[in-house]
Amino acid sequence: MPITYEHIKTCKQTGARLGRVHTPHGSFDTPMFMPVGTLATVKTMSPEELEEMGAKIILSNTYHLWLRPGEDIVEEAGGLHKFMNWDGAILTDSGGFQVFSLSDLRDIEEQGVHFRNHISGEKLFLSPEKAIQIQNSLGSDIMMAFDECPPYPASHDYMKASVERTSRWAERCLAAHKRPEEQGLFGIVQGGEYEELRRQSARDLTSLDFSGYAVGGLSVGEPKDVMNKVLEFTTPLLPTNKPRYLMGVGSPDSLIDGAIRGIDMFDCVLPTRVARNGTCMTSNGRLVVRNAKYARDFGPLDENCGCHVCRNYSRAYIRHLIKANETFGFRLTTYHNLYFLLELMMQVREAIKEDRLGDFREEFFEQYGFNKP
Ligand SMILES: CNc1nc2cc3c(=O)[nH]c(N)nc3c(CCO)c2[nH]1
Ligand SMILES: [Zn+2]
Repeated sequence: MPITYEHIKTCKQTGARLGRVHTPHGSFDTPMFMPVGTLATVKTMSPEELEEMGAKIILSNTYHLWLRPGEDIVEEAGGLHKFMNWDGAILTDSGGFQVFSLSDLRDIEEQGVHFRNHISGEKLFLSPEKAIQIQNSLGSDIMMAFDECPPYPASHDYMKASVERTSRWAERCLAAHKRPEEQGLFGIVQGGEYEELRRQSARDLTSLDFSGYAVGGLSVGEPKDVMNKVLEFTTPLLPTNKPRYLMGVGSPDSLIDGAIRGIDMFDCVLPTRVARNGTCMTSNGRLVVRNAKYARDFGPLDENCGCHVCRNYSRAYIRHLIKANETFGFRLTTYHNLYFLLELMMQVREAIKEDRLGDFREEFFEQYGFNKP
């Protein structure tokens, strides 16, 4: 089994669990956040910097790498780890979500999805078998099943038909997997906000031998209390001896609330995306460093942060770089935001160890300003 999960303990104050995931490219403690490296790079970061900040696993993308440079080139390079010089773990998403979020002319049918390449405009077709073949070529440690992430909101009828097709696609993914002893494959539970459809999806997928399970179909515009409700009735349906991954999440509050509801792995473009417009996550809340009020502020982005950015560069300097559209400014805000979330996950793990994640949530929300009306 290329991917195994070791449960260490469950927090006595919440449903959060401390664990460890073992992959062919290293192990990592959970709950854990995965920086997103869609095009085989976590934008503006070097692999050395990712390693230095404590990143253990990053996410990349079937759809994007198939279109550019092509999975054949990555395979010829010796796989994605070698191609991008990253020897930590890599999880690749399967492409379904990106087809729906990036391209037009989408036509979904039993065989797969017809769509237009968002770069060249040519018509393409992605199927469960093709999505698995691409990920086999990329050589990621964890592959994702090809699924449909329905839009929010979706009717019960649409969602039921979609869940049943995603379950049929999941079986086709397992059958198409060429190297199950080298690469793990996670199933993705769908069903929107409908409890009986989440149950149906989880029943279908946990009856198949996946290495881990993702909760999909969330962080697609639904209110946070809907996401939390869905997690409360979905994560208990997943096996306790395999990793649970909440896709596309997220913000600091959602990471904590997801961990409390039994999630082990998260990914989100938020920290890297907002960094590139000069928004930083700090222990005292969001800080938009491009604001004029920081022009003469020679303090660090976050006085409670130990990262090399906060130890060596001022808000005034970073503001100047961002305003001047200097790449180095984006590198500094990106490094700090990723470090902040990785550090937050470390604090969450410590709180689980000490059975006080509920207390930690209150303290963090108060200081970050999540409780402000
Ligand atoms: C930003 N929100 C988000 N929700 C997601 C939901 C899904 C989903 O349901 N399926 C798949 N395959 N990927 C998803 C992704 C991309 C990875 O972050 C999502 N991303
Ligand atoms: Zn910092």
